[in-house]
Amino acid sequence: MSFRTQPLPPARLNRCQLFGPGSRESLFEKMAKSAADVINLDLEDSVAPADKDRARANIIQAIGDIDWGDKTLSVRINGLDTPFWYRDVVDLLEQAGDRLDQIMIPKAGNASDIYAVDALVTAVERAKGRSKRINFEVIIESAAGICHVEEIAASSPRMQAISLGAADFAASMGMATTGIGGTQENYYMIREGQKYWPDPWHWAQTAIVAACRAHGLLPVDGPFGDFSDQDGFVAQARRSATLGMVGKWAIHPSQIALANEVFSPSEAAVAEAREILAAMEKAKAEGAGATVYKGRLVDIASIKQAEVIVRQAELIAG
Ligand SMILES: CC(=O)SCCNC(=O)CCNC(=O)[C@H](O)C(C)(C)COP(=O)(O)OP(=O)(O)OC[C@H]1O[C@@H](n2cnc3c(N)ncnc32)[C@H](O)[C@@H]1OP(=O)(O)O
Ligand SMILES: O=CC(=O)O
Ligand SMILES: [Mg+2]
Repeated sequence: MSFRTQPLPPARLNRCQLFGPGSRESLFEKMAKSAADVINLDLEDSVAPADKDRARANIIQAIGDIDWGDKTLSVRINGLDTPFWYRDVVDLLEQAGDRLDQIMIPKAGNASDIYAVDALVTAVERAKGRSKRINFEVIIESAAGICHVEEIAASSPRMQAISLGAADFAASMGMATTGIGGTQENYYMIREGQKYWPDPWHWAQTAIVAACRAHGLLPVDGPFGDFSDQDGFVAQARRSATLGMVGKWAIHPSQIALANEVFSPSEAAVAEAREILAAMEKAKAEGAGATVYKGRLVDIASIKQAEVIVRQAELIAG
């Protein structure tokens, strides 16, 4: 273990991030009333180029007008390879109210991309006297982004979260699929005549989890496009949770409850985690570093594993 202790991520819920196009303002109230922990109002790929100005104005208005409750409120700006992004940042920071919590930066390729947005955000915050610091979340969704994920995670004190964007990631990597997340029909192994479908997103997810954990950020799984496939969504979300991700996007309201369920530890899991902590307290009192719980080894590392689950349960309980 390095002498530097691993930083904890922001202590807030991020089980589900609900997206909605900035050009469909009729969705905003429904988004605010939803059970999602994070709202992502989109200026990027769900908004046609001709609608960018209108979507920006809608979002600025809605940030002030709508009661967003205790949700984390985020706006996805356009990518740095477009002519739109600087206007997104300037108008949002000059005109939107203090309720805005985060800016989501898509298609980040390296730390300099985040530096550029940070410089602009910092200048506008100072010029307008905005006292609440805007945080950043970033989407890794390109070959460059995954190659530089660690430097991106470390790029700014504003950084709070990183998501995997499966659609753009697949395109950038030249993957032979038009599916957004989930099992890919042609990505299979064969053993004794039986097909088995491994997870093509696994390595990118683990790279994001490692970068986030090393720098105290929240790792998040991105979109699952086929919102009619609830079992597929749940399977993808469960794999992500098992790998250490804290939540998943919803691109349709039908996915919100599924994400909340997967990324909330069950009562049984919390009870077991508490029992492990109690067993280790007893072991410690007896001078032991390891003991047996339900026929299996638990030791000092088990305390940290159990604490992950208990911490999440406590966040949910408020
Ligand atoms: C690859 C990426 O970048 S993903 C991120 C960017 N993409 C997005 O933001 C897309 C977000 N999702 C959407 O735009 C829409 O959900 C669509 C286009 C997929 C489907 O829209 P619809 O055809 O209207 O969906 P549908 O008819 O099933 O909607 C059912 C209800 O949910 C509402 N609804 C649909 N989408 C949303 C949403 N994102 N948030 C809140 N409510 C929603 C509808 O208004 C409708 O409400 P009603 O029952 O009161 O009439
Ligand atoms: O922006 C998200 C993606 O999957 O692409
Ligand atoms: Mg994308």
